[in-house]
Amino acid sequence: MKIFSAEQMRAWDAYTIRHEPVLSIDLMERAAGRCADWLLAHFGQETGFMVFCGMGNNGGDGLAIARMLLAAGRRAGVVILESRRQGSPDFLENLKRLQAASGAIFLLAAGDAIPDVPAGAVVVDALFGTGLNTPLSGHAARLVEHLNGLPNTRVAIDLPSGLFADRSAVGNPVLLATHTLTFAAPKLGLLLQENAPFTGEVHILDIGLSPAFESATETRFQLATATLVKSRFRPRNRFAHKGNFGHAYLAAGSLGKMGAALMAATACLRGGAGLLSCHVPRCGVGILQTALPEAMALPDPDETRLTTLPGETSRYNCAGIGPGIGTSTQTAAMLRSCLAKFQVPFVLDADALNLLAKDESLMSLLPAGSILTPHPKEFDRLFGAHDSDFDRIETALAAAERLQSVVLLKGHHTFIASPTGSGYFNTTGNAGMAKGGSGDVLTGLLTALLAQGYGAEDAALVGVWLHGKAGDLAVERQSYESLLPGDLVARLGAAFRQLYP
Ligand SMILES: NC(=O)C1=CN([C@@H]2O[C@H](COP(=O)(O)OP(=O)(O)OC[C@H]3O[C@@H](n4cnc5c(N)ncnc54)[C@H](OP(=O)(O)O)[C@@H]3O)[C@@H](O)[C@H]2O)[C@@H](O)CC1
Ligand SMILES: [K+]
Repeated sequence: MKIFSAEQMRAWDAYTIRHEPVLSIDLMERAAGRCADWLLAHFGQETGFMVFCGMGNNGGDGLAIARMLLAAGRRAGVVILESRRQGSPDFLENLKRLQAASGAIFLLAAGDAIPDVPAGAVVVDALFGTGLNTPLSGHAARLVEHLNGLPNTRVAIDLPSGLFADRSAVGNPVLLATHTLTFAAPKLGLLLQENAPFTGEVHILDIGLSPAFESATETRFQLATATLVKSRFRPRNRFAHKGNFGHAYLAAGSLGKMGAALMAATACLRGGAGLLSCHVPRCGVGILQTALPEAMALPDPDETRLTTLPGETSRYNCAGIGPGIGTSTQTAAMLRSCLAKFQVPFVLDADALNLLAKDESLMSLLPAGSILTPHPKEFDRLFGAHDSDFDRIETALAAAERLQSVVLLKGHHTFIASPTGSGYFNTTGNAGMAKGGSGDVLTGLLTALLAQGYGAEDAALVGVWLHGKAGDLAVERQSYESLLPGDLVARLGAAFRQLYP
């Protein structure tokens, strides 16, 4: 699913009006109708609503929604935040229609006291949408901050007011929505980690905008939906043998961190690698061979950490390095010889990324077609400090192109920067997965997909989706609190099945 900018949304809106054809006011009626239906379906008969409207088209939506809620027999009050200018034409038309339907309207000018919101009423935020051009200030900012302080549920129309579709709003006043009902397509601002506190649950409402425009319009960013991921998934040939699924090399673990190695190794085998050789320090050999007899062990000469590359490197067709390896100088040297000797795609995670951050010259050794999987802190260590996630995704795309590799920025919606210049946001996963070990499982899974011959972009899309889906399936039997990375591995099979044709 494509992610549209505010400008593309305006063009899509205008194209639909011209070509359907439909009057702009009727398109607004359709959009408001979808929101009203959603609100009526989600909140019981006893729930009242307070709709806060600006004077642009977002406010026009709000007025139409209020009229529809009243027509459905619900209690709905309307507060209009006065602006310097006259309202937009569709706002003014909806104002007339609401007045004709005897809706109660309160005009809020600068300096006025904000009307009380009844306990239990749902706040509908139709103040500003994609037309916001500067950070909120003055009485608009005060209103948003006041609404944020109330215990009421808040539903934002199109965007939480104060949020920009395409640039950062860090530090600005923004409405904290419980739900966001956004029109037709996701907006970039709704997907970035920094905005997760503001968007609440995001729901994309189909308002019947032109499908022709949608398919003809190029976008830089896409959502990695199940449909997209299925198109990249490669079902197995029934007559295949283990040699068809690659031989993965996994360097993981150190004294006290053998759990990370085990989680990655198990995920690698559950992810479908034909063979797995796991390079571990001596102290980890017994642990690995006992807990995961399916994996072969490559014991390092050192007891507690990885120091020396195994002699034979030609038998592996991909390498995963990082989980639990630490950042000692011996391990850094081992990583350097790995990068220099293995001519295969790599998955680098955790301490391997920290080692890369400490020594920039390692980055130039990275073979094309590899995958880096930093979380935001590791990302900033690698690529420098960033003020916002909008900046991070630009850096990720530039780095992906420079390295001809995938840069995967972990987060609420993990971002996959492809060397082709495309950016994808993952759609699976949940807060229960925020636990040590989750990343090790992803490393193992991505390594498995590279072993099976997936290119880096497809491996990242399929791997990140499966990882999140396994988490979503696991949480049905657990809770967000109790979920363990091992539960993700246990549900990987069920997640794979969802991709079967
Ligand atoms: N796309 C679609 O298909 C459809 C889109 N629809 C809806 O249209 C919405 C976009 O509407 P929009 O373009 O009228 O902009 P909107 O968000 O209402 O804001 C503009 C108003 O805010 C004001 N304003 C701006 N910044 C400000 C600030 N910092 N502080 C204070 N004021 C500020 C600005 O004033 P001005 O800058 O002109 O003085 C103007 O009055 C979109 O989000 C969706 O809800 C649906 O109806 C149908 C289908
Ligand atoms: K809004």
